[in-house]
Parts: sequence; C-alpha cells; structure tokens
Amino acid sequence: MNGLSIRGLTRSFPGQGRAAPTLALQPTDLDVRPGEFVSILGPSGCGKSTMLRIVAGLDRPTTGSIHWNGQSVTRPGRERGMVFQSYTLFPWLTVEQNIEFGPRERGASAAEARDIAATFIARTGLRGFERHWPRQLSGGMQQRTALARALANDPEILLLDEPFGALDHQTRELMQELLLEVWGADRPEQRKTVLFVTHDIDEAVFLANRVLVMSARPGRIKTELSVPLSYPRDWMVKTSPEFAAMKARLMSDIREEVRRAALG
Ligand SMILES: Nc1ncnc2c1ncn2[C@@H]1O[C@H](COP(=O)(O)OP(=O)(O)OP(=O)(O)O)[C@@H](O)[C@H]1O
Repeated sequence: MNGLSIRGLTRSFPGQGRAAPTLALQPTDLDVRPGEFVSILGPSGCGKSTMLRIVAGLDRPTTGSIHWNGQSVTRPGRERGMVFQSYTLFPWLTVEQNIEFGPRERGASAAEARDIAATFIARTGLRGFERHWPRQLSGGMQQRTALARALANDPEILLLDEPFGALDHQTRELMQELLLEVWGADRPEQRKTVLFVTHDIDEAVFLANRVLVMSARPGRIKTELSVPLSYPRDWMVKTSPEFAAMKARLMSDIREEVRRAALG
C-alpha cells in the first residue's frame, strides 16, 4: 500500500530503578494516504512525539509495525523529513550551508547543492539571509531554514513536531500559510504527505485534511475528523461557520482528555 501504514504500534519506556515502565502509546493503527495533511492534537504527554519519532525512525516501537510505501521503517531515511519545535540548525553553518547539507551528504556537487538551496531559500522567503548564522536569525527565520533544510532532501513525507510552537502568534500564522504553500495547497498532484503535531486547534484545522485527537496517556487515537474546507485556504477561513463548528467539537474532546491527564 502507498502512504503510511501503522499497525498495532505500542511504545513503553522502562521505569527508572524499580519504577514501573511508562506505557506511552496503546496499540495504535493509522493509515495516511500520499499527499494527505494530517494534524495530531492531544494533551501533553499522550505520546504524539513518540509516535512521530518512531515514524521518523529515530525510536523503535515496543510492538507493531510501520510501513512507508510498503517498506518497513526501522531507521531514519531521506524520504522522511523531520522538523522539531526547538531550533535544530547546525550553529556552525550559515543558512545556505544548513540547507545544502542534506544534498551534499547525498553526493550532490557543490553547484547542484547551491541550486537546490537557492530554490528553497526563495520558496521559504529567506532571500538576503543566505550568509547569516543561525544565531543572527529570529525564531521564525530559523524555522523557515529548518523547513527549507528538510525540503531540500525532497522527502516524500514531512514529520513536523510543533514546528511553530515557539513562535509569536503573527509569525505563526504566516508560517502556516507558508507551509500550505510549500506543501502544494494549489498543486494537488505534487503534494507531500504531512504528519503535523500541534497543541493549537486553529492551526490543526487550518492546515489539515484530517485532524486526529489522541487520548491522555497511554495515547490512542480517540477522534478522527475530516476537515470540510477546500484548498487553497487563507486566514479568512478561520471566521467561517464550518471552522467554528470543527473547533468547538475538537475543543470539547481535548478538554476531556486534558482533564483526564491532569487528574491522572
Ligand atoms: N525516552 C524516554 N524515556 C522515558 N519516558 C519517555 C521517553 N520519551 C517519552 N517518554 C514518556 O512517554 C510519554 C509520552 O511522551 P511524548 O513526548 O511522546 O508526549 P507528547 O504527547 O509529545 O507530549 P508534549 O505534547 O508535551 O510534547 C510521556 O509520559 C513521557 O514522559
């Protein structure tokens, strides 16, 4: 099957000393079609990052399987690009060099890597910042660079773990529009697959075809909703009745889980 297929995925972490193990994920199944944009919401600690890290190949499941386009996932691969909340650029490389890094690792010549970097620098609005060091950039610019770096590897699926979580509200909204643009909101045949973890309901609905809500730990997928809004979307969609209705439904689901998580 093409796309992402997760079956019976669980992850438990060994306890410290005599402490019992922590079950982070209950048996979880999930299918994501190629080109689909899926947002994942859920209370803190419900296993969202754990699931994403396993799909990225950065962690191993305790049980269950993950397949991407029919291939079993057991380690990181170029076809799966990840962007984290915390800024993870190489501080000793410039913006341009950070973006060139993946293509160079794959054996691209310096000129090819420079061309690829130039494309994504333009697409993510980083022109003029090519020679800046990460420490000279705002948070928004750093995340643009992280996104450009992931895209420069031409991944088939993007795994985004709260990528805009540390940004101010206005920058965050601009980054959401940018992400929809680079995902291919108006080019359906070129869309990448996206798994997007966030705490922000507006962001989850605005971006995705489908929104999942995970239960309090141990996490499982509790709710799945299709978003009945067509692409391309602009911020005005957030004022529509359809948007408000989805938001209300998701808020009530999440509140219930956050309460359960808080009460233990
Ligand atoms: N390496 C680890 N060792 C032990 N426990 C871990 C480890 N990684 C995660 N956990 C535990 O697994 C559970 C799920 O963590 P995870 O980070 O996946 O949650 P999350 O939903 O992404 O949370 P948040 O929204 O706060 O980022 C938590 O209880 C966490 O403490």
